[in-house]
Amino acid sequence: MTPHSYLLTTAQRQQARQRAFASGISATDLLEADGRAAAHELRRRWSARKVTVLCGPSVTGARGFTCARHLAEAGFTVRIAVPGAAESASDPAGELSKFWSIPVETLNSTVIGGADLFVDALAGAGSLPSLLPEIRAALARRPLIALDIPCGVDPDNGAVTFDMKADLTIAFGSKSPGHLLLPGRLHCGEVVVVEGGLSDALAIPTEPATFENIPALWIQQFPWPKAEGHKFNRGHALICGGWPMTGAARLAARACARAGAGITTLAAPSEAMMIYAISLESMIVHPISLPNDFTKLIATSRFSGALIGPGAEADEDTRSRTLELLRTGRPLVIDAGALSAFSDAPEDLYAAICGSCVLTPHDGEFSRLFDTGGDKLIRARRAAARSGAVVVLKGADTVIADPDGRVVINGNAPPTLGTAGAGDVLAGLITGLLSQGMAAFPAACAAVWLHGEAAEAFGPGLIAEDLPEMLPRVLLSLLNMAHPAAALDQGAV
Ligand SMILES: NC(=O)C1=CN([C@@H]2O[C@H](COP(=O)(O)OP(=O)(O)OC[C@H]3O[C@@H](n4cnc5c(N)ncnc54)[C@H](O)[C@@H]3O)[C@@H](O)[C@H]2O)[C@@H](O)CC1
Ligand SMILES: Nc1ncnc2c1ncn2[C@@H]1O[C@H](COP(=O)(O)OP(=O)(O)O)[C@@H](O)[C@H]1O
Ligand SMILES: [K+]
Repeated sequence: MTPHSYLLTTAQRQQARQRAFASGISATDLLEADGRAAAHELRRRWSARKVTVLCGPSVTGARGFTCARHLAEAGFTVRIAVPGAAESASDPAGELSKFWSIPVETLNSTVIGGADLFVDALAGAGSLPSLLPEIRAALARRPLIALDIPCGVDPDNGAVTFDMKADLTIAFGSKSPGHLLLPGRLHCGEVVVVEGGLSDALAIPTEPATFENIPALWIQQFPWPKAEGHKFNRGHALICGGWPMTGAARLAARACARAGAGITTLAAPSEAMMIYAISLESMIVHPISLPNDFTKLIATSRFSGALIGPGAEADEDTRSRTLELLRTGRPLVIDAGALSAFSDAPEDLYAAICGSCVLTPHDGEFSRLFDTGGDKLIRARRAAARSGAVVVLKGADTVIADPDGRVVINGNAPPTLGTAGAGDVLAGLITGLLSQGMAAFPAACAAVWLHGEAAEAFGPGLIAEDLPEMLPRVLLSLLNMAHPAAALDQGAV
C-alpha cells in the first residue's frame, strides 16, 4: 500500500465504490474487509469484553455489522443496536444478514447499559439519528470508537450537528476533510486509517484533490544547502520592515534566515534603522527615508523572494510598495498590513498578482479581501482561484489552496501558536523557502508544517521568539526523513 494523504469527500468515496463494483468487487467484499480491519484495530487495543455496536442505516452501519461479527468471533460479548425499529437494520448488499447471528436490538438506555466499549457506526451518507441526551450521556462514560467519522460530524467540512465525542476514529483507506477541519477534528479523538476493502488504485479521487499536510507531499522539493552553494546563490530574501511595530518583521526575518535563505535584507524605515540593525546581527539593513529609496532598493537588489506586511500600516504607502514588488514578478509573500491595505479595492490586488505569490490571511484579514461564504475549503479554494495566488487561510486547521484547485489541510499545529507574532514567523518561513526557489504551493505547505512542528517541539510556554530557534531541531528531523521519503511515490504538490 503506497502511503498517501488524500482526503476523500463523501462523493469521492461513493465514486470509488462505484469503480470497485464496476471492476467486479461486490459490496459484501468491501464491507467484509472494512469490518474485519476495524475489528482487528479494536483487538489491538482492547482484550475481549462487552461491546455494544450502534449501527445506522448507511454503509457505515453495515461496516458496524461486519465489525460486530468479527468481534464476536474473537470472543467479545457483542450487542447490536439500531436507532428506530430493529427491522430497519442496514444491509445494503441484501445478503449480509445471513452472516449475523447476533440479534439486532432497538437503541435505548437498556442496550447501552453494561457495555465496556461502544462502537459508533451511526455516521455515513444517510440521515443522522438524533440520539436522546441520556443515551449520549451513557456513551460518554465508556471508550467510544467511531467507524468512518463520529456521528454528528460532516465528513466533508467538519461541521458538527451535535455533541458526541469519540476517543478513537477508524477511517477506511484514507481520512476525510472532516477529520482535520474544526470543529469536527475535536470530536474524532485519535484518528487511525486502516486498509479496508478499497485499494488505493480505486480510491484515488478525481478532482478536486485535497490532502493532509505531510512532508511526503513536498519533501522532494525542499531546498537543502548544496555543496557548491554559497550565500549569493542560496536565496536572497527582502523583508519590508514596519514602524513603530518593528517586532513583526524582525520575527519574520529570523524565521526566513533559519529557513535557509543565504542573505536576508531588511528594508527599514530610517527611524527604526538602529532597532533592526542591532537586533538582526547577520542581516543587511537598508534605511528607507525618501519616497523613492524603496524603488531604488528593489531596482538594485538581486532579491529572489520578498515579504511585505508584518508590522506595516494598512495605508497607501504599503499598498503602492506591494504593487511595486508585484511588478518585479519575483516571488512574494503578502501578509498582515499589506493584505488589509487592499480592503477598499481587493480587485486591484487580484489584478496585480502574477507569478509566485502567497497570501497569508487570518480570518479577519481574509474577510477584508474575499467572499466569506461556504466552508473553509470552499473559501480558500475560491480565494486562490480569484486572486491567482496561493492562499494560506490560517487557524488551528490552516488550509492552503493553490489557484489550480489543489488544497492541503494542516493538522500538526498546537494551540500554543495562538500567540502574538506567530503569523509573522510563518510569513518569514514561507519567504525563506520561496527565496531559495521552492515553488509557492509546496513552500507554503512546508512552512506551515515546520511552524506546527516547531511549536509542538517547544511545548508549553511558547512565544513567537521561540519558533525560529526551534527550527534547527525540526529541520534536522526533516532531513532525516528526506532520504527514505524520497523513494515513495507520492502525489507531490
Ligand atoms: N511584535 C509585533 O510587532 C507584532 C506585530 N503584529 C502586527 O500587528 C498588525 C495587526 O495585526 P492583527 O492581526 O493583530 O490586526 P488586524 O486588525 O489586522 O486583524 C485583527 C482583527 O481581525 C479579527 N479576526 C478575525 N478572525 C481572526 C483570527 N483568526 N485571528 C486574528 N484576528 C482575527 C479580530 O477580531 C480583529 O478585529 C500586523 O501588521 C501584524 O504583523 C502582530 O503580528 C503581533 C506582533
Ligand atoms: N488554536 C490554534 N491552533 C493552532 N494554530 C493556531 C491557533 N491559533 C493560531 N494559530 C496559528 O498561529 C498563527 C497566528 O497568526 P496571526 O493570526 O497572523 O497572528 P499574529 O499577527 O500575532 O502573528 C497562524 O499561523 C495560525 O494558524
Ligand atoms: K500577522
